[in-house]
Amino acid sequence: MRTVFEPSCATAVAVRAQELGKRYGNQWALRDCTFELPQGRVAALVGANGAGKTTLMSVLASLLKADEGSAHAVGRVAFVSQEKPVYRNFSAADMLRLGARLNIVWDQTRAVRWLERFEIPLDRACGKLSGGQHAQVAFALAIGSRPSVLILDEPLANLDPLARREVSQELLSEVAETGMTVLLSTHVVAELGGVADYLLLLARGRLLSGGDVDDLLASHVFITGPRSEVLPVASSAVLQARHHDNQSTFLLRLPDRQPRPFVGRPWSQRAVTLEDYVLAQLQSTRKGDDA
Ligand SMILES: Nc1ncnc2c1ncn2[C@@H]1O[C@H](COP(=O)(O)OP(=O)(O)OP(=O)(O)O)[C@@H](O)[C@H]1O
Repeated sequence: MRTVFEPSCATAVAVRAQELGKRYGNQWALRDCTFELPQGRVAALVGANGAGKTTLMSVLASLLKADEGSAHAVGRVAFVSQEKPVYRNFSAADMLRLGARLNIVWDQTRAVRWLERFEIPLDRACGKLSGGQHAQVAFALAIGSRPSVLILDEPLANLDPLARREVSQELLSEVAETGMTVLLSTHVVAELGGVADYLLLLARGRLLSGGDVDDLLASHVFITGPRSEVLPVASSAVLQARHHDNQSTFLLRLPDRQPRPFVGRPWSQRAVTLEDYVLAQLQSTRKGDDA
């Protein structure tokens, strides 16, 4: 666990990045990354392979030094990397004892509760646990350290579908009970609905989109109708246009605070899910669009 930054004043911002940049050699992995993550939120960090997610989280956790800009996280920060590091010869109970020794603040009850919740044997060497069980030990250690900001690099990888849902639910409970802020990277976008309430979307090292999930979804709409290159409504920004056989579907970004446009038959509209939104954004960068 590392403290990235001491709070300079009482604020509702848990993590602040200002024009953050990080390069490996002469290749920028992260560039011009500016955002504020409010306290008590579960933020999803998404992006294609190589987009810079691990780099961003490592900089926020002070494991990497930024080459440009600044990063501030309020209070204690815990980071669980993709590798979910634990000592192979230590049992889960040994790992918790280590956590108690290494952390200034330690909540043994909370750490044990996490392991019991996921039925992780306390006395078995971590090297003899499955990949998913091993990950749970790393999560328990992080939770036990009572972080203000918990950063998880692909926490759902290695977990079976039920465990993914349960880990997400447990994280939400921890957030509700402790007020901590969670930043998690994931490729399992379909399972973010109802979990993440804040989004940071990275593309090629740059922040493509970010903000409150409800606001993002409320400002987008799908419109479907007979195949057409022409929109049935005026002047909305098209994030995505798909044409199949006799049907066209447009994903529109609505102007700030504007209600959904009226579309008459045979056109219809439907709400956008977080997965729809993320996939459309990722696809737009793949095509080289700037939408
Ligand atoms: N140690 C390193 N040395 C050189 N280049 C690196 C290093 N680590 C990452 N990179 C490069 O930086 C870019 C961002 O990598 P990063 O691991 O942050 O992406 P990511 O979004 O976490 O990817 P993934 O989803 O595949 O885990 C990539 O182009 C990667 O090749």
